[in-house]
Amino acid sequence: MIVTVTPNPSLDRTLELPRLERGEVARSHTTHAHPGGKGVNVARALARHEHAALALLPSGGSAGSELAQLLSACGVTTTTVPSQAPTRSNITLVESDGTATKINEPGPALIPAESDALCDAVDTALDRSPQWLVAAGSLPDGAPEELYSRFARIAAEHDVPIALDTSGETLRAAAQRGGFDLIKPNHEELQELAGRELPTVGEVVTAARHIIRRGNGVILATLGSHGVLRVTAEESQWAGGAVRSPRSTVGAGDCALAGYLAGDHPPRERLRHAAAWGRAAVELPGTTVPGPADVDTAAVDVRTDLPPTLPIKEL
Ligand SMILES: O=P(O)(O)OC[C@@]1(O)O[C@H](CO)[C@@H](O)[C@@H]1O
Repeated sequence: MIVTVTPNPSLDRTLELPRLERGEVARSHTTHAHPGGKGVNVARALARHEHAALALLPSGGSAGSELAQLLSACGVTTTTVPSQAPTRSNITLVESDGTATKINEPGPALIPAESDALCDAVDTALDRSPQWLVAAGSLPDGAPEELYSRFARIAAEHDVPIALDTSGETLRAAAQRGGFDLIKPNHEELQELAGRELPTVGEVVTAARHIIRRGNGVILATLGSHGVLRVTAEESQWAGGAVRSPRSTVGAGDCALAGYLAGDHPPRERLRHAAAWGRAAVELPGTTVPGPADVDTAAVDVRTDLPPTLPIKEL
């Protein structure tokens, strides 16, 4: 089993429309509602592959109830921590050429008692000795800045490895404190952390090793349409494959992380699964997560011999 914790979940609403004109009325022809938030998506992708997943999240108001119902319909076991304020809804507008505009609400503030209840829920869930704890997404207002490091300490006490996927200052602070067995930044997040552009493979690897030296394990850098790079202190490997018809990139990184963590494969095969699950997610609408029939591991190339000077955009 894999446990995920998402302090700022969302009800993800996707509206498909022909074209978006700023300042004009746009009419959507298709809409989707999915349970969202990065850890929630990891749990959904695992459940679609019949991998046991337990999702921990705060939930408030009617959006929170709808989110919990949708999650249980996906086969995800859920533990919710009641929150006073209603769960957020995040909107994605997808134009017919595939351009997606995403609008994320900040999310309801977590009061200290709710953050503590989430930590207690993590502690209880880890008594079940899962294979991983995945801590993912932004932190809502009011959540302590070091919440992810608290989760890392609880995971260490239970001897459960922890994977982190977050962004901005939350990522910087957590990465600097160390204690994460895996961190999954995307290219932009890694550049923001490094404080400069990282246009080549060598520069991405160097930035990833900088994070590792702070006391973290593997860096799984998702590079959008340019594949996934796995970096440890000693080695780096890349996997990727062309996407036939992109529909929505929302949640593709979460699916890549789920693909990496699922199953009991050697690192090279984990990486292949990460790239295959991420690529499959991009070919599905909204935050739909791929199932086994969508994932084509044979279409993914894995390489260990990438020249450091190779530009990421050529991958
Ligand atoms: O605002 P955050 O927490 O950074 O990201 C939330 C979110 O954009 O991430 C998922 C895709 O990765 C979506 O399901 C969700 O709406």
